Amino acid sequence: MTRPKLQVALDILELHRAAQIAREAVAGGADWIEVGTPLIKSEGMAAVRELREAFPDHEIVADMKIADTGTMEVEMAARAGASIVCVLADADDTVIAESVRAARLYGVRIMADLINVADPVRRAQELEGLGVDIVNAHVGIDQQMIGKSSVDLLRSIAGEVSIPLAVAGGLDASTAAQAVAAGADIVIVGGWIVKARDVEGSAQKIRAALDDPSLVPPEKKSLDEEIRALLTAVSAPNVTDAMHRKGAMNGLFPLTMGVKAVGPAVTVQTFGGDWAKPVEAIDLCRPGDILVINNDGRTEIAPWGELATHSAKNQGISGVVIDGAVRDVDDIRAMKYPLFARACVPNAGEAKGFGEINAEITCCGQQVRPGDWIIADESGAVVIPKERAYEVARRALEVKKMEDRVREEIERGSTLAQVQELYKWEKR
Ligand SMILES: O=C(CO)[C@H](O)[C@H](O)COP(=O)(O)O
Repeated sequence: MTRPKLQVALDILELHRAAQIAREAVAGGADWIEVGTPLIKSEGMAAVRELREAFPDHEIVADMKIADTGTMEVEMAARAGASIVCVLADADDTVIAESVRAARLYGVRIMADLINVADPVRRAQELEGLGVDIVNAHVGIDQQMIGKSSVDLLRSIAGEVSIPLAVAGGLDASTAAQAVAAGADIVIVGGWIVKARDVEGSAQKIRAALDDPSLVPPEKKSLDEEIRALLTAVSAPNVTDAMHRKGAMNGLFPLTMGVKAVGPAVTVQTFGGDWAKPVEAIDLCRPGDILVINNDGRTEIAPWGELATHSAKNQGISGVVIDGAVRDVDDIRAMKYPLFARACVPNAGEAKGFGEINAEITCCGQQVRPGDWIIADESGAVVIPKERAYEVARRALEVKKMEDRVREEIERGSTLAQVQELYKWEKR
């Protein structure tokens, strides 16, 4: 078997960052350099030209995602220096045939991207018949966020065509290894390399996984475990960024610094500091849950204190969020327990038992249903609707990775405005 190629996808907007990121990826073992669709949309063929100049001996892949005017677009990319040009597999056969003809004339290859194709096996075989050189089992970035797997797509077409197979879509070292085991000849990695703080190191990890897939054990986690692992790796600000700035609870402060809570919500509505329902709810929580309490918006009477915190901690509850007041602050701080509230007062209410457990509540301006995911850290708490928890957690990780790389570039001497080309991208 020939050594699988590693194609790094430069899915960024700023051309001034592209060559440096590519250099680091190549130093880490990337063979092919993809001028990603966002970069092409942002900078056009100038991006292809610049990368060809910087890398005269590498395959330069122009991810044009051609849907029409095959000849014109293939010519444009080939003249700019691309050696492989990407078309959408879903494009009409006339577009594919024209792209292939133009590619032959310019001595470049055509890679067809199976994104969104209804019958990938049949289409891959048709593409091979039309003269396409490589088919790419690609699950798009937005589709990845809802859990679609490019490796599953690859498995479905492996052995069905005899042209080389590429795979793309959210791959990391573990899934890249699975892709090689499933028959990938070209493994395309974008975010996991180009958004990494250490681009070279990340590329090296992928390269090692491609060279010996057996070294990387496949990860087996339940959906909830995956959501928890993803949210544990990111911050509350990353999550609200991933939700288009939505989901943040207003007015909370963390009782203890340096702690963080992640978990599905158990909700409690109580009234006037009545602490019976909040305390009873502790017994219903599973380890890892977060108790979210609405004290009817009242901050002059506390439904929660130190003994309840002890009980919650023993139960393995990840944290407590209170739209209202808390007391025994010194003791809770000494426990280093993740508790978030709107006020501290010394007085509790009575345990009369008014209220409800696991009803939909409002907490600090946000609707919270039982099972919605909460992430709370020193910046505050964010609620994530349960149906979107995996997607939002995945998107939050993308936000974090992007920030990690931007931080690295700032540390190397750039400014935030420069890295992100803020003046250029101001809204007109
Ligand atoms: O073509 C693409 C998006 O349309 C990407 O280049 C491809 O999905 C690889 O990037 P990532 O590893 O971040 O998914």
